[in-house]
Amino acid sequence: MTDLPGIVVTGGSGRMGQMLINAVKASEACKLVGVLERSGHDWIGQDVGVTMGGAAIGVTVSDDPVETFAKAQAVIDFTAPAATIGFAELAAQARAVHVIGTTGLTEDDIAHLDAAARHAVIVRAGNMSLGVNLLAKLTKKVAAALDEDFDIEITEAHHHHKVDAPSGTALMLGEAAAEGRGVSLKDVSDSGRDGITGARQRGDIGFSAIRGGDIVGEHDVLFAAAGERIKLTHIATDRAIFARGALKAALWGQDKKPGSYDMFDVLGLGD
Ligand SMILES: NC(=O)c1ccc[n+]([C@@H]2O[C@H](COP(=O)([O-])OP(=O)(O)OC[C@H]3O[C@@H](n4cnc5c(N)ncnc54)[C@H](O)[C@@H]3O)[C@@H](O)[C@H]2O)c1
Ligand SMILES: O=C(O)C1=N[C@H](C(=O)O)CCC1
Repeated sequence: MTDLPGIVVTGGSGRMGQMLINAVKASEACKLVGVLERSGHDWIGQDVGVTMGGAAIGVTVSDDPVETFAKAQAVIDFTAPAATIGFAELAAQARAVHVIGTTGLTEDDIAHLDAAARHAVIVRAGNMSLGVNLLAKLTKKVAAALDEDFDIEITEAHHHHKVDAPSGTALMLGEAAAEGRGVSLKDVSDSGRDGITGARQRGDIGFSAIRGGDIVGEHDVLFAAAGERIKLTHIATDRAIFARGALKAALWGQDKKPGSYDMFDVLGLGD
């Protein structure tokens, strides 16, 4: 029992943090050894079982990543970009696998993560669910089969608390479509249309975002041509799908060499 991999969950009070804590507690393959929250949060210093409305479980919520990561074989991190960048260096120092679900990362942020991955295993994906990772592979295949007569438009919908757009998932799907077409997403991405935008450029990959209510996450990839349309869709109805994927990644990463990995690696979804 005691030699099961120890997992630390960052952002423990968050929507995903609570999902992850429950997933780790329910797993027979690992144990919860720490929970982190930001300094000043009212959960700090309390037993996480109690803050989540149940009995004490002997894990105190901390705001000290150095001390908390020292106990971990893996850190599962669904927080915010600035927090994730700091955690990457500290998780590498602690030799812990860093599973990153945080979205809204800039190119510069990703360069920092790549630097940390020279010394540590980092698994990062804008969406950790099996369904979306499979959808990304399908998107790549369909995009490769069709030419630019088919306009590609990606639509995403999320709850009203979400702070970043396009979603990490939409960007993953955009990357997959661009890869299928043999182009760089940077060169063809068209997001945030508003006003007199001019006509759509042939070959562009468009993004639109909806924010409302408690939508967990919905993504469509539309291939629209004259006379016909194809739509690939994923609908998430339960955040447990993301937590399940993240936990799988944390365990998968235990015997891997330092490097940057994604959920295609974890799930064995090659080309
Ligand atoms: N990759 C995926 O599969 C996936 C799935 C769902 C959500 N997400 C992403 O995960 C992130 C979190 O989403 P959420 O809905 O849980 O958000 P949330 O706002 O409910 O939770 C974020 C938590 O992180 C905490 N936090 C922020 N800075 C911190 C710090 N420095 N130290 C410790 N804790 C800190 C906050 O206090 C909060 O509790 C977002 O970027 C979201 O897009 C990814
Ligand atoms: O709730 C969120 O925030 C989600 N974020 C990820 C994204 O940006 O794609 C995954 C879906 C839920």
